[in-house]
Amino acid sequence: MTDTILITGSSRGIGQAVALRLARDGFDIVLHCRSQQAAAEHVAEQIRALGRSARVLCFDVADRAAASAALEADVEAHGAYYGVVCNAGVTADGAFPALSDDDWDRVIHTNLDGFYNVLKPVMMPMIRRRKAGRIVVMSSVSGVMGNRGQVNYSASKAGLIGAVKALAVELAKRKITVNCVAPGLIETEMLDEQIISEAMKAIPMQRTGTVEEVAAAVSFLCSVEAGYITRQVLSVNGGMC
Ligand SMILES: NC(=O)c1ccc[n+]([C@@H]2O[C@H](COP(=O)([O-])OP(=O)(O)OC[C@H]3O[C@@H](n4cnc5c(N)ncnc54)[C@H](O)[C@@H]3O)[C@@H](O)[C@H]2O)c1
Ligand SMILES: CC(C)C1=CC=C(C(=O)O)[C@@H](O)[C@H]1O
Repeated sequence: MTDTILITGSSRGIGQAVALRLARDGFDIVLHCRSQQAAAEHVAEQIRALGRSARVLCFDVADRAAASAALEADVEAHGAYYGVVCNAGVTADGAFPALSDDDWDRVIHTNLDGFYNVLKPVMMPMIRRRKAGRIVVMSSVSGVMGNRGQVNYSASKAGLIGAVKALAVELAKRKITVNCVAPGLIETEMLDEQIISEAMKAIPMQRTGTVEEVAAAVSFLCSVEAGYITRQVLSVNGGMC
């Protein structure tokens, strides 16, 4: 049976590129979206055209009950996952004094609680497979070095790095690796022209990254060859730090 990988937030952007790349690598794919089901189904069709199986789950990663209901039902019906890519995330940028309570809560609940809400229901089934497994979590250069205007986002992405390092230790004996990918400035719908032109000064390679370049890093960490790499943060940032 082909190994299956769940990718959260995979109807567009980095998550979509990761899903297509992992399908090309030979994995069956569980796509996930919050509400963009038509877009996710379109990605699923592209994956099926590659000869791999794909199905779509829809839930808000910040909603613990919805996440566990959807994931437990999927694992019950189709079996435990080989891998999970925790990719869904949001920004709500602003100078710290201008951040609203909602800006703080939404970013932490989505980015950091989302890690717990998604991984908790699927963890024991992954362990019970008694086979190698892979968890890759999308952090950010913002979580590695902190970024002006992103106190909430940097906190969430740095928190993910801590969570990944701790979970990696817990799962090491189970042959389940746990790593972060930390992209720099990647051209997606998250970014606008002003962010790009301001950030360019800090990017030694003087360009934004592509979603395919991030997907290549995830692909490597999900591969059999990466079986001795765990508890790491792999930066894809053009040399920003
Ligand atoms: N684009 C960048 O420059 C960049 C840099 C570093 C890290 N990242 C991270 O990469 C990941 C993907 O970002 P992207 O650039 O593709 O952005 P994007 O906005 O295109 O994609 C984010 C995805 O997450 C989903 N999502 C957001 N909140 C959700 C929720 N509550 N429940 C379910 N799904 C939800 C969205 O629907 C979307 O599919 C994010 O975690 C982001 O923080 C992006
Ligand atoms: C450093 C800055 C250009 C930046 C880093 C990371 C981002 C991300 O989405 O992870 C961007 O929002 C951007 O502000």
